[in-house]
Amino acid sequence: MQTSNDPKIIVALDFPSSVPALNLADRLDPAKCRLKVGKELFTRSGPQFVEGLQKRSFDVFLDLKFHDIPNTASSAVAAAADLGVWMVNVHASGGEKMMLACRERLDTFGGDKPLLIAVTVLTSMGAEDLAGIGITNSPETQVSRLATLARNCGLDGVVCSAQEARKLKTEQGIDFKLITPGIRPLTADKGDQQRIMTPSEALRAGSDYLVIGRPITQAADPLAALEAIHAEVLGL
Ligand SMILES: O=c1ccn([C@@H]2O[C@H](COP(=O)(O)O)[C@@H](O)[C@H]2O)c(=O)[nH]1
Repeated sequence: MQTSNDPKIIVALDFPSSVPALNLADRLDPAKCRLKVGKELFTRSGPQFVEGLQKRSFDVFLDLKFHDIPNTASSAVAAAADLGVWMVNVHASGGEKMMLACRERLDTFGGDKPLLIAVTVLTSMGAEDLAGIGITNSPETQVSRLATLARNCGLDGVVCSAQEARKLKTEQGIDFKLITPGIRPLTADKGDQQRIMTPSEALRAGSDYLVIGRPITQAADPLAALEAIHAEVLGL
């Protein structure tokens, strides 16, 4: 399930249908990047689309952010494991029982199972957004709290912003994986993201994998945009 050279960039295939998504995938090299399938594309194109990417030798991060009662969430991650994806995620705010159930269910798959990752605080959210849903912690504090809960439940890592990466590597240890969206090269639009960092800053801070969507997919030349990011991070 995991390629040996461990590409750090995960391209978010946020497209309205499989046609433009495959057009881009067919120009990408699975030795240089992984691919993320999220809610829009999965809802439109489903498991067959994921299988098509895997047949092209891509590792797939199935970013469906399951958040449900333990029985439902754990059955959903089992379905993701059956599909053969490289990584799957749940919301840490689904709580301890939900994450433990997901861990337990995935462990029945033995060695070749997806990485199980918990979403902490969405990178589009800042302190005011958290206050709006009744959370008075800063994003940084809330991310640490949910990351600790996820690690205690045996999860493999978290989705967080790169702004929290340095602190989390100290708190949770080097092996706890940090998957960071909200990556913006200096010239890229921030869009709806709030907690952002450049690719090189993110890797320096301790991100294990950079999730990058629009700065690549909406670029006039997506391949050139990806190459520029590779060049930036290779210069580290
Ligand atoms: O906290 C989160 C969790 C997931 N995402 C997803 O990552 C990509 C980011 O895309 P950009 O176009 O680079 O902003 C997108 O698919 C989100 O659903 C996130 O941004 N933040």
